[in-house]
Amino acid sequence: MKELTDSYGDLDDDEVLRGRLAGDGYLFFRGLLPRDVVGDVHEQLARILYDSDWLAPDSEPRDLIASGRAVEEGSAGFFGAYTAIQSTQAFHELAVRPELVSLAGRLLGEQAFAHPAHICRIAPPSPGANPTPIHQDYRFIQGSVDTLTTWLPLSEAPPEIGGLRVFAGSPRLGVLPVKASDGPGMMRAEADENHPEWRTTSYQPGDVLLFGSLTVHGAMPNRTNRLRMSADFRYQALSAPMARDALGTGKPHYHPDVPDFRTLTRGWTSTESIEVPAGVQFVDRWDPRVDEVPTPESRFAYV
Ligand SMILES: O=C(O)CCC(=O)C(=O)O
Ligand SMILES: [Fe+2]
Repeated sequence: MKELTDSYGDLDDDEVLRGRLAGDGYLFFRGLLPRDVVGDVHEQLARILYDSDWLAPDSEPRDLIASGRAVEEGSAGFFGAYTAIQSTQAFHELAVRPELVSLAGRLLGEQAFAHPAHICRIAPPSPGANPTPIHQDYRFIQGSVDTLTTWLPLSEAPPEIGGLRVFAGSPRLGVLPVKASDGPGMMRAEADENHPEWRTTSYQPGDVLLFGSLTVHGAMPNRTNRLRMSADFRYQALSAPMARDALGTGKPHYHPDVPDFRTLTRGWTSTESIEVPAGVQFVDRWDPRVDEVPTPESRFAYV
């Protein structure tokens, strides 16, 4: 598979970054976040996984060696450990790091904020667990088509551990039809899995992959004995609409199987990282599986 283009050297050039995002549908920044900040989150989450028996007994937690109890997200046995992860202040604070929020704001051309549904992925070895099928985030996140996703490895992620791959140029395909699928999200976009424009890299903690909501992406199978741990966050312009959840807006990922932030944030020193700014306009959610979804106009001329 082709290598991701590293945009770290162009970090200060909004014009170059916007042009590349419009053309390729993604931007990759090697080492954008301080390694020790990501390392601290890694350590806290590895401890939770160890205490939840998701890691091999007597193994070093930071190695993330999977036990038989590590399960695919959403299945039985998942929510205990995931609730503890979602209660971790440092994990949520990663999402609102200035490197990420200001980058999103510069790309969007106005003030941006992070959706509070900060996602942590703990992908067990395959087979046993299914990798995230290829998809576009727009059907899941809805609201504004220009909502941006960042995907961050929380530990080293060489291709064999099943990190993310993106289909460069795929926003031009518009909103694609979907089929039911196994794996997180349970929908697969109808796109060419073997297209020559699929890209990935050997990810390191501190790296950031950013992409638009029409960019086709998915995970690769985890062929190691370790858990693949990563985070994914969403950013949108303050003036853009945000999709309302069935149970209220600004809820944690996997709520109500995961308790509300009121419970998750007990004992935190600040809840700023999970707040939606005042004045955001909310719109209703539509059925993510409907066949024909018109492609909304984007501020990133995907041409
Ligand atoms: O990490 C994964 O398996 C999926 C991540 C993803 O789909 C995303 O970041 O939007
Ligand atoms: Fe996604």
